[in-house]
Amino acid sequence: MAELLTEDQIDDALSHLPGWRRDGATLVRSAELASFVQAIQVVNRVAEIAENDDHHPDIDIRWRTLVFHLSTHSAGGLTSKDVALAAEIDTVLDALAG
Ligand SMILES: C[C@H](O)[C@H](O)[C@H]1CNC2=NC(N)=NC(=O)C2=N1
Repeated sequence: MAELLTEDQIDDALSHLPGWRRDGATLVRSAELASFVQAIQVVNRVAEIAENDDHHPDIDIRWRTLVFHLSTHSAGGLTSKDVALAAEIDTVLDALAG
């Protein structure tokens, strides 16, 4: 099972993840896409990644704005899995923004 990150490790990870903030035991990022359809495309891509990694985000969908909350429920907080998933979500969002 993934180990909980220390406060220093969380701060270091956030310094490499602009766009993400910490809310207690979760990493949070919101993103506004060009349309609702594009937002759902992002959700579908992230769903594939989550299934591959067996690590799943909470996703709030409001028209074309998505809010992702990442936490490792089994560990009760933030682990390297959340940091890795945050970076993968960034890659999906960057691909659509380009
Ligand atoms: C059995 C399986 O590995 C677990 O249920 C996984 C699935 N996806 C998960 N996702 C998240 N975010 N936290 C978990 O603890 C978790 N556990």
